[in-house]
Amino acid sequence: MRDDSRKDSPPLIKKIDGIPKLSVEPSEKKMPSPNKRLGVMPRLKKPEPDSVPLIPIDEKFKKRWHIEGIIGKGGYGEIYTAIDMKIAEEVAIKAEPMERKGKVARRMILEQAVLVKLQGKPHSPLILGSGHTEKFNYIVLQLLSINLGDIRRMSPTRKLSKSTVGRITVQSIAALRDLHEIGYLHRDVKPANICFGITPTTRHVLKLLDYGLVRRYKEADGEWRQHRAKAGFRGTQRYVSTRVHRRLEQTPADDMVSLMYTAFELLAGELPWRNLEKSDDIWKIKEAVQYGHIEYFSGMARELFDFSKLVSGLDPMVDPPYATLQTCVKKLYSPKKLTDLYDWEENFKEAILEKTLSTDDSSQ
Ligand SMILES: Nc1ncnc2c1ncn2[C@@H]1O[C@H](COP(=O)(O)OP(=O)(O)OP(=O)(O)O)[C@@H](O)[C@H]1O
Repeated sequence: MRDDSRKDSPPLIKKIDGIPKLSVEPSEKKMPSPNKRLGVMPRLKKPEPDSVPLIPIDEKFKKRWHIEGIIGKGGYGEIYTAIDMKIAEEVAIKAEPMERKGKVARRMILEQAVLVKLQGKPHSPLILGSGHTEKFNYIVLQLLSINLGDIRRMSPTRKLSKSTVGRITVQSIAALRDLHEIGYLHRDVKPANICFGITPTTRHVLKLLDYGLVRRYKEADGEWRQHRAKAGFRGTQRYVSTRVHRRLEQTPADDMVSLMYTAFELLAGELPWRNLEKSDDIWKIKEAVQYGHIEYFSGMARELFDFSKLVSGLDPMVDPPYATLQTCVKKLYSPKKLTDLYDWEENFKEAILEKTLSTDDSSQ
C-alpha cells in the first residue's frame, strides 16, 4: 500500500502550472569525474507493450538530453537515462505527469524544492535541471547505481553482509540527519530509495532518493509544527513504524524505524512480516520486534538487536541522537572503513561466508 493524496503538506511553491525551470550549467555544477563508471550500473528496461513513455525514447528532449531508455518506474513517474549533450555525460531524468486523478500532482514540485535545499549535502543526488512540459514535470539528476533492493536480490544469498549493512546504515543516518536539519521528514525510507554513486569519487557514497513524500515538521526557527490529531497514511506499509499504523503524526523517529527495518531486510534477507498483507497483522509483529522479542532476531538479524532497541526507545517528540545511533551501528563494520569495498564489488563473498557460518551455528 502506498497512499499519496498529499493533502497534508503545505505548498512550498505557489505557482502550480509546473515545476520551476532550473538549468545548472556545467561550470556551476561540479560533476563527478566522468572517466570511469564503477558500481552497479542501472540497466535499461524493456518497453512495456501498449505503454507510451512520457518522454519519447531515442530522441532529443528539450534540445539538450538524448533519451536512451527507461531504468525505473515508480508508482508515479518514470526514470530515464539520457546523455546530456552539453556536458557529454550520462544523467537520470525523472518525469511525472502533472495531473493525477484530475488534480495537480504536487509531489515533484515538493521533491524539486527539497532537492534544491539539499544541494551540497553528500547524501543527496545532484540536481542538474528541472522544468515542465504541458503534460509532465521533470527533474534531471546525477545518474546513480541500481537501488539497494535490487542489489540485495543480486546477492546469491539474497542478503548483504554485516559490514556492508553497517556502512549503509551509518550513511543513511547521516542522510536523514541532513534532511531533518532542514526541517523535513522523508516518510518513505526503504531499500528501493537508496542508491550509491557510480564514479571513482562517489562509488562509496550513499544517496537517499525520492523526496516525493516529504513533510515539513519544523519551521525555519527550529520550532516543531503542531501535530494533527490524526494523520493520513504516508509511506510503504512494509517499512512504516507502528506509529504510522496508528495514524499518528510522523516525526524523525519514524524515519529511523523505517531505516532499521531497511537494515533488517538487507541483513536477514527478509522482514518477519514479509508474507503478511493485513495492516493489523503486520503491526502486531512490528510491535513484538519493538518490544525486543528475541525470536525475531535469529541468524544475522541478531546483529541488529542493539540498534533495534535503541531505535524503539527513541522519544518521538525530539530529534534523534544521530551520533549515538551511528556509534551503535559502527560495530557492525569496524575495523572496516566507509571507503573499503562493499559486497557488490567483491561478488558478495562476505555475505556468502556469513550464511555458511550462521548455518553451521544453527546445526550445532
Ligand atoms: N538518479 C538516479 N539514478 C539511477 N537510478 C535512479 C535515479 N533516481 C531513481 N532511480 C531508480 O528509479 C527508481 C524509482 O525512483 P523514485 O523512487 O525516485 O521514483 P518514484 O516514482 O517516486 O517511486 P515510488 O513509487 O517509490 O514513489 C529507484 O528505485 C531507482 O532504482
